[in-house]
Amino acid sequence: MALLTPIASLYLPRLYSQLAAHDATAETKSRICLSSASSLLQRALIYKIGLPSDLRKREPCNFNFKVSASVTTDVLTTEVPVKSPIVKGDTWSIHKFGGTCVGTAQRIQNVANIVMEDNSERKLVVVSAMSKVTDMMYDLIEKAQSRDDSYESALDAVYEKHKLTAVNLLDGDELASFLSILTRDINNLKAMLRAIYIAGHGTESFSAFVAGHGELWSAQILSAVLRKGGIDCTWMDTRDVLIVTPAGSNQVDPDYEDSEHRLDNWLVKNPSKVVVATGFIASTPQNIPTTLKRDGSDFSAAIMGALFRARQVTIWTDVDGVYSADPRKVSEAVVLNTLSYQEAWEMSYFGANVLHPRTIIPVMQYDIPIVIRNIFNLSAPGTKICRTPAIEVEEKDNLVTYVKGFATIDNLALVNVEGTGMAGVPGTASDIFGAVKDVGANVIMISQASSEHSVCFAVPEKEVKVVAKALETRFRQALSAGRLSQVAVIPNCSILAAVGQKMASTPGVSATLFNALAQANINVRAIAQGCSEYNITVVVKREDCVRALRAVHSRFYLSKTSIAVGIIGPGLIGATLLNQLRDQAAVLKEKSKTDLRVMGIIGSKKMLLSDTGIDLSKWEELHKEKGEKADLEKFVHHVHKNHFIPNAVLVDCTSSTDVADHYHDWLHTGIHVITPNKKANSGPLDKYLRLRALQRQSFTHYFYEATVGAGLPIMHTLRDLLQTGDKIIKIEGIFSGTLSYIFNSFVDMRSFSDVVMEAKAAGYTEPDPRDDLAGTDVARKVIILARECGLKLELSDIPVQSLVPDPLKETASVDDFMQQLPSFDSDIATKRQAAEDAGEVLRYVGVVDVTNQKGVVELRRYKKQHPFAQLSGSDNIISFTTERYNKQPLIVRGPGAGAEVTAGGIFSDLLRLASNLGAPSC
Ligand SMILES: NC(=O)C1=CN([C@@H]2O[C@H](COP(=O)(O)OP(=O)(O)OC[C@H]3O[C@@H](n4cnc5c(N)ncnc54)[C@H](OP(=O)(O)O)[C@@H]3O)[C@@H](O)[C@H]2O)C=CC1
Ligand SMILES: N[C@@H](CC=O)C(=O)O
Ligand code: NA
Repeated sequence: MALLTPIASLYLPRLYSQLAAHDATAETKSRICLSSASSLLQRALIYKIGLPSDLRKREPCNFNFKVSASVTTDVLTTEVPVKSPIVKGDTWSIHKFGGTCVGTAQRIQNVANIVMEDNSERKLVVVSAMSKVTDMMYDLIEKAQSRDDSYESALDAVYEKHKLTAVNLLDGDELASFLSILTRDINNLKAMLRAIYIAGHGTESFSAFVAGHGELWSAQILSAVLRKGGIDCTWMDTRDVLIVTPAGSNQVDPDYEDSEHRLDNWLVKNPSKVVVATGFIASTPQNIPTTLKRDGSDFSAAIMGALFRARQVTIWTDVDGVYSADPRKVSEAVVLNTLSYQEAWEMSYFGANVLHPRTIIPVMQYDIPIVIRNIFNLSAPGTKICRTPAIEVEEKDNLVTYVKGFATIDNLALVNVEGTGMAGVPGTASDIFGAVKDVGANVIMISQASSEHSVCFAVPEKEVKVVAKALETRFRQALSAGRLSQVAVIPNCSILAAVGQKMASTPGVSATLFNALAQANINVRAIAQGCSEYNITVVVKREDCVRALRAVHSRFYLSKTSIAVGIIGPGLIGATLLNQLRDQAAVLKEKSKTDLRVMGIIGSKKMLLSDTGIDLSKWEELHKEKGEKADLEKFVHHVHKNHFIPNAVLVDCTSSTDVADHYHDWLHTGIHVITPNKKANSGPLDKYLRLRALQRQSFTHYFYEATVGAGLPIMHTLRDLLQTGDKIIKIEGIFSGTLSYIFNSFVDMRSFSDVVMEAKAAGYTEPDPRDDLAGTDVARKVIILARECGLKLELSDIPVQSLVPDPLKETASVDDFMQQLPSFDSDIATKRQAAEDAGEVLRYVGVVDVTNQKGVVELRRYKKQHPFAQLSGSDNIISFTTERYNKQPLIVRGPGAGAEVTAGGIFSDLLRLASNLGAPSC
């Protein structure tokens, strides 16, 4: 029998029965041939010697072979009849209902309805004990063993619970019959527990016998309810059928051959089309009651599925199916439609709410699908676990097809054994893991660089101390001789595993995974990829684990590219941005799978925080009415850490230097920064250089398109020129929307102060319009562009011609300034008139002279035909003279100030960030 495969062995009992039915003898059996059996099956039969005597009896058990069997013996030359009243095969559908599904009378009725609605020809329903009953039963044994006589009242409670349930569901003979069985069982249990109480000890099989009563009662109640509903139904005590042998630590192995034989006999005697079977319990080959241990009822259902060659096994539970990640950690995790058997057991290993791997093995060998469904949400189709679902042709290029889900294990530590004396020394790994084994620690993953200088592995945190000690002892000599440099422990680690069909062998999957981790600024401590192709495992810091999970989950499109957005400064530009986000959010989600979620808004006095995202349709009133006292540190922490989105961006819409001073720290902690605020890039050169260096070396993004030309693509254009290798010679233009507007409108009889007022009202000016008139704003833009070109200039290096009249330079407030400005109208009017008289216009320009490494900001006169004289409104015009654009400069022109265009520029930076973080291009 050693050569029997599980598949072959499953066929044998049927053959024996057939032979028995025809009185075959041991000698004749050696001449058996099966006309269409597989070679495996034939081999199995040839090696089987003799007929077990108990099978020799004539029994009316003719079976329907999956392969049609023809037997030739001395006594039998005709085809074995294969008609049978009991059919096994795909007419059977198996359902399994756990304890919560049958927890109350109402739920048992609900289960009965579900069973009745399944229109399969034959059904086997595996049930657990009513919820909490198994615990109550084990508690009875505990109490009796410790001579606590309250076991009696606890047993009464068990009786009452089942009696009450039965009374609620049954009546007449069914009720009377169940109650008499229940009373008999309870009396037997009382006697048995009394014996345990006296002895102060109960054996394991005693415990199994007592504990299994919950299933016996729930199966009998449910089958009676089904009969009451007019269904032809019997119940099965699976201890009569299911035979298992102990297989080490808290596990059992089913004996398929014996179980199948017993099942066949059972079915002959119980020909009902619906059978309710007890989950969890079984017998040993010696017919002693036992249990299937952890997840026992799921296992029962899977074994039954295999024994019946069922069409499908449905496991009813209280979740919609298997999720792509733990929904408590990734709120946007999705229920997976399908999983292969291998994917399911990889996921379950990593603690996902999937079946235990051993539940999958029995059904896997017959390709029987398992469907996980939610009993409380019948509209959810659930997750089907089956043979590798075929990859749709059009989906082949989509990496999501290869990655199904992500799971994590916390509370781990890494152990790193390192030293030059390890390379090329056979037995080092064996010594290391021998030491680990000796202290009974469980190694969860292993990684060794091919240079052989270090071996690193993960163990549960609680075991790491003893592991490290054992290694230090084992390698004491190597450590003191310097052949090993260290046994290092890296505590507080977590494992993140990506699971999916053939992902490891598909180009691009691991790149995408690691890219997503890098984008979220997560450091990977160790990596392992099994050859199974189903799993890539990384070790990260525990505090990063949930963020890592969210980052990879969102990167693989299982959910949207989500970014937590914090808006600092809901003034003119910030408010306009918020309104644009409000209007565009749905389109972005739909079209580019991008979810820009505003988690906080902070002004100088108040802030509004949300854990799920602020309702932008009423952000203003919420900020005003529900806002708390502004606290920038708390705000930043909230946006970055305090929720379920992996990436965070702060959008600084202030003009504050204090706020800009934080950018370095924010980038350093992995927070992206987007801003129209010019202070950081035009502030002290050393700070600026530090900031840009950090930006370049980290995966954290810093975008500031709106700092020059508002929404016009100035920074973008300049960066493209530089990155493609062009050399900038000069950038010059009208960089101030305010001053452009002023000089475009300062015509005829209009006064200078009036047009300044208009520019302010139109939202073109800086919060303080003196920044525009003094040329500071333009000088900042010149500096920003100059530094982008590599010039190391300070703001003070730029000569600036100010338009603020000297006496007003020290004016305290913006209002005072605006009030006093009209008294100086005549000075500038005189300059304008002089230009006019020469057929020229006044234009306020900035120049970055890259060749000569300098910049200037001044009021110049241009001929009326000059392009700078053709502008209108708040137009900016910027001309790039480069090596490539030499004869004709590259010109960007358009409105360069104003709320909508500026907010639009910031918004486009946000989308650029999203696409850098993995959002698809549209
Ligand atoms: N207007 C335009 O066309 C363009 C503007 N920009 C830039 O956009 C930025 C915003 O301009 P704008 O909207 O007009 O300015 P506003 O004065 O209208 O708004 C500034 C906002 O910042 C808030 N704020 C100021 N200091 C702080 C602080 N320390 N912490 C938190 N919030 C603070 C203010 O809050 P509170 O009201 O509570 O004080 C206010 O909400 C500026 O940097 C400007 O240079 C760039 C390109 C074009
Ligand atoms: N005040 C600025 C706004 C943009 O930076 C301008 O007028 O250009
Ligand atoms: Na711009």
